[in-house]
Amino acid sequence: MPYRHLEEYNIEVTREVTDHYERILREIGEDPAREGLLKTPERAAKAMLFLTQGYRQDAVEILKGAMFRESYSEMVLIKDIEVYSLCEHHMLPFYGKAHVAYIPDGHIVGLSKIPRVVDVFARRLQVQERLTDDILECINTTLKPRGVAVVIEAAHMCMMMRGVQKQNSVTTTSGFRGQFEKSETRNEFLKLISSELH
Ligand SMILES: Nc1nc2c(ncn2[C@@H]2O[C@H](COP(=O)(O)OP(=O)(O)OP(=O)(O)O)[C@@H](O)[C@H]2O)c(=O)[nH]1
Repeated sequence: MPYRHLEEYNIEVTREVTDHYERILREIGEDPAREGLLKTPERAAKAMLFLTQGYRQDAVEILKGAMFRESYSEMVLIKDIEVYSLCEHHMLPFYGKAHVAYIPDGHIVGLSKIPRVVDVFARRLQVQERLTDDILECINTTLKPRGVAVVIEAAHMCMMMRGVQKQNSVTTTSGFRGQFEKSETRNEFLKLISSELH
């Protein structure tokens, strides 16, 4: 399926997903025929298909469509990219920020494409570690930069509203390739993402 921008994505709500949500409502003790719930199975199906639309999008295609030959060879950093994903264990949200940097090697990429790549992988059932790696590997193998770095900081609703019920813990994951494996470059990146400079 060709890539479409998130806001243009036309979600086809399948009867099957809607019927499953209707059964869940019944199983939890609700009455799906109650006025306030009449449209809920369809809304829930639509929301779930929106939140998992990444399965039907191609991050490599997004990057390839906007790569430009350019001699700039310093770090390019896009920081504070909002991330909303669903943990694959409980299908509850985890959310936070991604910071992505790369050092070009002959090609740069359209800036907006980096957050779009983050969204393609975030809009799936994920663990934070794999989300970090998916973004890292996609940029590394498609753009073939001199280096790429990804840091994600996120709070997990499955640890907040249920289970261990910890409200203030933030999980940080990171991945580094190429020049970012050298401590000098990595430290410059870490300093930039922790600075208040915008
Ligand atoms: N590593 C990792 N773990 C996650 C992520 N999202 C959720 N989890 C964890 O997945 C684990 C699933 O563990 P289980 O013991 O099978 O599930 P559970 O009984 O619901 O666990 P509790 O949440 O401790 O009640 C939990 O420890 C969650 O905190 C993630 O992105 N990365």
